[in-house]
Amino acid sequence: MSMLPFVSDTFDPSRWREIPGFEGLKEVTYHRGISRGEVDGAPAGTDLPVVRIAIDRPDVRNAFRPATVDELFITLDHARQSGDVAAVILTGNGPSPKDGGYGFCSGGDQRIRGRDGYRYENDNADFSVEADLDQRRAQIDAARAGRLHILEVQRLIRTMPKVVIAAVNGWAAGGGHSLNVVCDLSLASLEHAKFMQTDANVGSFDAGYGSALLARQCGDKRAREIFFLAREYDATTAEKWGVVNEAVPHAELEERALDYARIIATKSPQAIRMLKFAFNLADDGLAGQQVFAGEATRLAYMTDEAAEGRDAFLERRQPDWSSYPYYF
Ligand SMILES: CC(C)(COP(=O)(O)OP(=O)(O)OC[C@H]1O[C@@H](n2cnc3c(N)ncnc32)[C@H](O)[C@@H]1OP(=O)(O)O)[C@@H](O)C(=O)NCCC(=O)NCCSC(=O)c1cc(O)c2ccccc2c1O
Repeated sequence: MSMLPFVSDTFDPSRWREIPGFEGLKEVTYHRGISRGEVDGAPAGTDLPVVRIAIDRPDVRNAFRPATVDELFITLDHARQSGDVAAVILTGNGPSPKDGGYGFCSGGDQRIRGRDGYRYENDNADFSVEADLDQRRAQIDAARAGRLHILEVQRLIRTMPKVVIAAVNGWAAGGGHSLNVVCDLSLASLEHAKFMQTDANVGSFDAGYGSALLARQCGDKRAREIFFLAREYDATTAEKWGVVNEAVPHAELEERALDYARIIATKSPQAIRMLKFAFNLADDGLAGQQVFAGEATRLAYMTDEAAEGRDAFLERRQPDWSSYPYYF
């Protein structure tokens, strides 16, 4: 029997284990998929090539603050550097113990938004509306500037050589809407997923992936409608518009995400990596070319021809390319 504490109503504790070294996470949960035996095609308890990363602030619909973004980044980067991980499931824990509402992510925490971005806060800071402005300013760690580093998380999701699957279990609003956009694949809860691009309501604008990539996914007019009108839409509509791949019953959300991950893990890691970067290449300009080209260089390094170049240098001789034709 599993000893894992309650994580989320879509989280099946028999399918996950905690990851050593990440016990100190406060705003995010991080788990490694494990086999249940024959049904998963591997001995029970062994690792599966999938991890689950979830924002764990359900009482605010999983709004992120700088500490949340830091934890998202380090867990995603750990997944990126884990050679036996093929896919990442990104979701939000829930429901809220306060009101039973569901959040995938409601974007930046507006309570700690300063004039230069989202501010780190001291543990005991009083950020209530009633708090005196000077008092609130003093409670902010002045050594650290306001942050917009969810954009770094977006870039990591975009450029990591793994498939990131959004499991949208509740509200995807503002910067949370954009997080879904930047994931490679998306599933949404039929009962609880709701989408609303609220950026313009609060004087913000994701003028990068959150808008431009959205237009790629659902078409230019629709993307403008989503941003300019900021109207709520549901999982079925999100599927129809191409903002998610599938709308599925809430109880099956993570199971379906695990199924996607399982299928991805049957494919060639190299092919998946090259395809992901190929999908990004044109839209990401020179940065996209650089990421794709890096993998092309890795493939080249695996050839005898490239090894000859290296060996000739180390052996202080002219390279002999005669075995390597000019393919056409
Ligand atoms: C998400 C909602 C539509 C949900 O509505 P619902 O009615 O279900 O729930 P409540 O509104 O009652 O919320 C419950 C509880 O959570 C608190 N909360 C929700 N969202 C946030 C939030 N983002 N920040 C702080 N707190 C939040 C809410 O106050 C309630 O608390 P109680 O104490 O009263 O229980 C609705 O909540 C909603 O519209 N939320 C705001 C969505 C939003 O505007 N997000 C910010 C958009 S801007 C952004 O995210 C952003 C961040 C960046 O870092 C960027 C960086 C660079 C470029 C752009 C960026 C960017 O746009």
